[in-house]
Amino acid sequence: MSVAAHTTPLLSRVVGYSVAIANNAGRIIRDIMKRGELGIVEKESARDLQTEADRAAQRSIITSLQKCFPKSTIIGEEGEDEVKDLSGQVFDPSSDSSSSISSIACPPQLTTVAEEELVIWVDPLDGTAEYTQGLLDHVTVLIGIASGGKAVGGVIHQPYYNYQNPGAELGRTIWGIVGGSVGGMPIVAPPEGKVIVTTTRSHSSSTVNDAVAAVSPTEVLRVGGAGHKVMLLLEGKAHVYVFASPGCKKWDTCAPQAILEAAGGILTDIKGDPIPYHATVAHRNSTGVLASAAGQDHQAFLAKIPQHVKDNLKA
Ligand SMILES: Nc1ncnc2c1ncn2[C@@H]1O[C@H](COP(=O)(O)O)[C@@H](O)[C@H]1OP(=O)(O)O
Ligand SMILES: [Mg+2]
Ligand SMILES: [Mg+2]
Ligand SMILES: [Mg+2]
Repeated sequence: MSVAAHTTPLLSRVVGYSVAIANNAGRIIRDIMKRGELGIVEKESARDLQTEADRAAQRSIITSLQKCFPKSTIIGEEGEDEVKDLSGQVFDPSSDSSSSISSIACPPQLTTVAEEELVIWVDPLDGTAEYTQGLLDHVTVLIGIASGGKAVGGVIHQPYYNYQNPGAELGRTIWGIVGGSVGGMPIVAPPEGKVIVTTTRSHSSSTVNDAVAAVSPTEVLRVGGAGHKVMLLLEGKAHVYVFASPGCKKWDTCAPQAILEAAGGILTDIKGDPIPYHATVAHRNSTGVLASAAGQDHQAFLAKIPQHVKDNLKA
C-alpha cells in the first residue's frame, strides 16, 4: 500500500480503490464476451436478465472491496449467494496505478467519515439487456458510496468506450466525490436552445413515455443503462434523464448520482424527493428517477411531470 493511502481521507481511498476494482471488473466483462459463453438466466422476468459477466464481475468487486474495507456494508445487485461467495479472484487495487488517489479531493465535512459508516452499492454490470444484444458501449460498472443515507462518492467504468475506434484506448472511468472533485473525463455543458432527453430503450411503458413527452423534448435518446445515461448528461449530450418507472434500484443510481452532483447536476426521484441510500432501505427506486445536467433547471423539469405519472409511482 502506498504512503498516500495512509494520509488521504478514507473516502478518497475508497473511491480510488474502486476505480481500480471497477477497471478489473471491466476486463472480466470483456473476457466473458470474447469467450462468447454468456450463461444468460432470467431473474424476475424476461426483461430482467443476468449473465456470467454480471456474476463474475460482482464476485470480483465484492471480494476485493470486502478485503480492503471489511467494516463497510457492501450491497450488490446479484443476490445473496453471489455476495456471500468470496471465492472471486482477489484483486489488489493498490497494485494498479489507476488507483492513484492523491488527486481525489474530499470536502472537509467528509474527511472524518469512518469505514463502518459507509454503505457501498455495487452494480457489477449496468445495461445487461444491451450487453446481451451487442450494444456494448451502453454497459457500465457502478460502485456507489453512501454515508448518512446520502450518495457521497462514486465510480462509473465504461469497459467498451471506444470499442468502435480501433487504435484508441479502450474503456474509461469517471469518479467523483460530492463537494470534492470529479475526474476521468471532461464535463461539458449540453447545447443551449435544445431539450435532449435520455431515457430507457429496453424498459419502456406508457407512463415512461408520458413523462418523456411532458418535458417537450427536441430529441430523445433511448439508450441502455443508468450509468450510461448519466454519462450523457456529464458529457453534454443530453440535458435531462427521465425514467418514470420503478425499475431502477439503489445500485443503479448511487454512483451516477454522486458523480453527477459532484459535477453540479441533480438526481432525485420523479417527484423531486431525495433517494435514500441507508443500508436498510428498500432496494427499489419505486418513485422513479429524474436527473439533470449541471446548469439545468431541475425544478422546471419536475414541474412538467404530469400528476398521473407521479400517482402511478407509489412509494
Ligand atoms: N424493469 C426492470 N427490470 C430489471 N432491471 C431494470 C428494469 N428497469 C431498469 N432496470 C435496471 O436499471 C438500468 C437502467 O434502466 P434502462 O436501461 O432500462 O434505462 C437497467 O440497465 C437495469 O439495470 P441492470 O442492467 O444492471 O440490471
Ligand atoms: Mg440487472
Ligand atoms: Mg443496473
Ligand atoms: Mg446490473
